[in-house]
Amino acid sequence: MTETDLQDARQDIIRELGVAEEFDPSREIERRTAFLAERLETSGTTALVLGISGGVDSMTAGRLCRLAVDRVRENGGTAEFVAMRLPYGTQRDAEDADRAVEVTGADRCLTVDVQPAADAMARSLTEAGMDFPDRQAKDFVLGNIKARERMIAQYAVAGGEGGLVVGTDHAAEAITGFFTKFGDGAADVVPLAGLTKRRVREVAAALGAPDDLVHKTATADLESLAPQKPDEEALGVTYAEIDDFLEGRPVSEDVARWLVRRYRTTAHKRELPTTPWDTTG
Ligand SMILES: Nc1ncnc2c1ncn2[C@@H]1O[C@H](COP(=O)(O)OP(=O)(O)OC[C@H]2O[C@@H]([n+]3cccc(C(=O)O)c3)[C@H](O)[C@@H]2O)[C@@H](O)[C@H]1O
Ligand SMILES: Nc1ncnc2c1ncn2[C@@H]1O[C@H](COP(=O)(O)OP(=O)(O)OP(=O)(O)O)[C@@H](O)[C@H]1O
Ligand SMILES: [Mg+2]
Repeated sequence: MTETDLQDARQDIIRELGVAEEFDPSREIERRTAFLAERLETSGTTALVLGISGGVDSMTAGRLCRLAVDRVRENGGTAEFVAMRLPYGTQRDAEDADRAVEVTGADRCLTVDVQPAADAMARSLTEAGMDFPDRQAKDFVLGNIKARERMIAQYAVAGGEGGLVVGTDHAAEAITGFFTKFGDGAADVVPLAGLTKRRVREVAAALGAPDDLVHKTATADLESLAPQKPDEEALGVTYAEIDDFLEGRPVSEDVARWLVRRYRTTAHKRELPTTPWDTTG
């Protein structure tokens, strides 16, 4: 890839992921609250369902859910914000998750332990003869099962209550495909779309979230063999580098090339399943 191709690819990614040049937290809060309220009012649904992990993304999305539900009610409509705590057994940062639920101001919080279902699936796979190369590989796959069990729990509540599942994907995760396909990647509305990680944190701060949760180290926390592993360690790049790339700031050529490659290899995670009518370009 020539230097010009790299620059063109970067501009395409910024546009495709909807990363704005200008950023004003108050404007983003208003725009994203209006989006959620509008989706509730026009879809005939009456609840927003969101998993709260104790991380900054779900806390921020949760505050926006609260504001949107309040707006629908002010407009004379019916709506509720249902938070879900979805630990796998005992969650190490359970206290943060409880605080995050408080911060969001959810109307209700349902706690569902995903461990029994996730472990039962892993056991059934082994009994069926599914062979993993080593315990690390098995643990990684179990991590994605955990994320998909969370998806099942949230869709069960949305289905039972006539609600929409809220996803927390944003540009700094979308670019690397750092989410479980049809796990946390599955949602009906994605209010943080287009934001970089530092912008998510700025929105959280503007929404009045406590400092330690605003700046908490991001973790998918899916691997039992490496609990609370920071995303940056798993990815090998920092969120500051990803954000700089997306916001058009100076970034090393190595990082830029890696991100463009990664964006391309994970395209399938941001698209609908391919059909016989799709061309491969
Ligand atoms: N080219 C292609 N075209 C169409 N489909 C393709 C494909 N390549 C793989 N696939 C499919 O995609 C699957 C792989 O995707 P997937 O199952 O998602 O698995 P994968 O991308 O390998 O793993 C998910 C990654 O996201 C991270 N994650 C997950 C959840 C939350 C967070 C977080 O930040 O909190 C991070 C997690 O730590 C892990 O590194 C393959 O098994 C295959 O079914
Ligand atoms: N233990 C959990 N309980 C409830 N929901 C969870 C849990 N773990 C993950 N989720 C859901 O999956 C989403 C994706 O996880 P992710 O780690 O990207 O976001 P986060 O934890 O909110 O923030 P951060 O990326 O900073 O850790 C979360 O925002 C949340 O909605
Ligand atoms: Mg997290």
